[in-house]
Amino acid sequence: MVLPLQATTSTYLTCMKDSKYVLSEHRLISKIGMDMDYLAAPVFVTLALATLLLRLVLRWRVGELCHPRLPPGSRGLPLFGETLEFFTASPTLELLPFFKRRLERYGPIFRTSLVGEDLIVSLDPELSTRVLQEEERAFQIWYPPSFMRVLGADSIIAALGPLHRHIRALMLRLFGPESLRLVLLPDVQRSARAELRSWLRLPDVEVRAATSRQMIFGVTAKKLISHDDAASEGSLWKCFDACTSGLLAFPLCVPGTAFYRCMQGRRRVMKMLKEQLGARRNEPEREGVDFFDLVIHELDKPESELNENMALDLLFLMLFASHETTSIGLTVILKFLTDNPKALQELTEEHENVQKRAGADPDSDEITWEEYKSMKFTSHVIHEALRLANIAPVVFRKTIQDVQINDYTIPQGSKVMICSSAAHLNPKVYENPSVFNPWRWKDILEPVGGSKNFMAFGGGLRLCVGADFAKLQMAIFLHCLVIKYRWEAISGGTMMFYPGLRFPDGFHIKLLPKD
Ligand code: HEM
Repeated sequence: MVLPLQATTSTYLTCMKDSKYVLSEHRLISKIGMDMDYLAAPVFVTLALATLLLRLVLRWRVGELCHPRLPPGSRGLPLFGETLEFFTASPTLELLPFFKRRLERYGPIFRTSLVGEDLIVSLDPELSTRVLQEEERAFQIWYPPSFMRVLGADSIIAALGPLHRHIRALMLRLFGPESLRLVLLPDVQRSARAELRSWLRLPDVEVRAATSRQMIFGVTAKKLISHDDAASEGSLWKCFDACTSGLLAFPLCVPGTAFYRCMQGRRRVMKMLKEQLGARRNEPEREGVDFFDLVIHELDKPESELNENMALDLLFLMLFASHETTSIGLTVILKFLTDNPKALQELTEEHENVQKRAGADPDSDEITWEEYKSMKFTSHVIHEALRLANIAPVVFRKTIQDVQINDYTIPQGSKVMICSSAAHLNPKVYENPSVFNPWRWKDILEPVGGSKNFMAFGGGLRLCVGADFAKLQMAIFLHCLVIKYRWEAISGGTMMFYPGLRFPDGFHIKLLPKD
């Protein structure tokens, strides 16, 4: 930067000596000094600006150059990052093209920028497992601000340490093994039978909406807040339907967008829950009948760590989680079974055997816990469908210390996105990974919690609280379905990943009694 300035000065001096307007040496030097200042300022400013701009562009495109051991990657376009490509729909069961392209270019750990967040992405089963297992040691829960707006700032997602464990323990009073066996198993059977009976009258059943509305959401809403959504024409369900469509949409909150509808849905639900909480707390004497009463009892304890906002966000999340996850799982299973008669036949035989052993009346007799636990092939079908459907396609955390993985350093404070489909579609573990093959689970140990190769329900301290409930609902529904009915696919059934799984045209069937 100094050299051009020196050259300019000597040229200037030569010119000035030849000039007829020769100035005294002193005046000449001060004049040169003045003119040099005059020239140097813009040159310096231009160069400084150019350098700054170059640094900004380089930083944006390739990240901190001075940190050579960061994973490779790109931040894409200013402001947008690589968001548009991430949200591009994909119609195949294979790894999303967004991930596939980067896996080929950078390997399984890379950097990106999505919706204004710089992220380290893990498609690496080792790192993904570490992230889940080292919760609250090297990693800590973090979700993007748009998620937190939908799920609530006081949700369990934001809770840490003893408070998190306390809220989980509270939820497990409803979704733990004891309650599943004694309370939920009979409830789930009753609602599955009633739901299927009601389908017989309909010319066309859209599986996702139909299973979600009454059979799944209806049961949870009753257990949680004694809400009869059928009586209110599914108004609560509709609010959550809007929330679900907006959670993984681009978080632009202006009228007409999915995210805006999602936030409107949340506002309506929270208003309703708040009113109900106020009314219940004002009742002088109330016998505990649902989970809300349990939460209020907890709030009223003098040493309670819960406050009203946490309680409301907790109820919101549980209703939200039960609204779509299990019904999408069931829709995927029915679609796979429709396309795989051999799998349907083996599943049907398993349930007929359960029925024969019990010598029971399919219309009324209850399936016992032991019978439920004996449904091995059903469990394989469920695991295989969850592996391919990737209902929770990504999970987020942040590092709370520098983390060393392979040759990279992930600095403290980095946000990490785990993509479970990379583990679920790993050809080294699952042969022909994008093919529905429930028999493969005969040779693979089904994980009790999460595992390196199966993380549909997450893992570690944050393993899905509703996992066993969701699996129970799916198995019991399948039992009630294949014992008494058959079905014909009418239309739809195309799966799209956005990156969350959707059926854009639904999956429509006609339910028929078995011959
Ligand atoms: C097929 C159905 C379901 C799938 C695939 C699923 C998936 C997941 C996943 C991957 C996580 C971990 C998130 C993370 O680590 O950040 C999670 C957490 C959670 N799930 Fe589920 N879920 C399902 C059903 C349910 C149901 C029915 C409920 C409750 C009604 C539920 C309640 C929760 C809660 C409360 C958490 C947070 C746990 C915590 O932070 O400790 N889920 N779920």
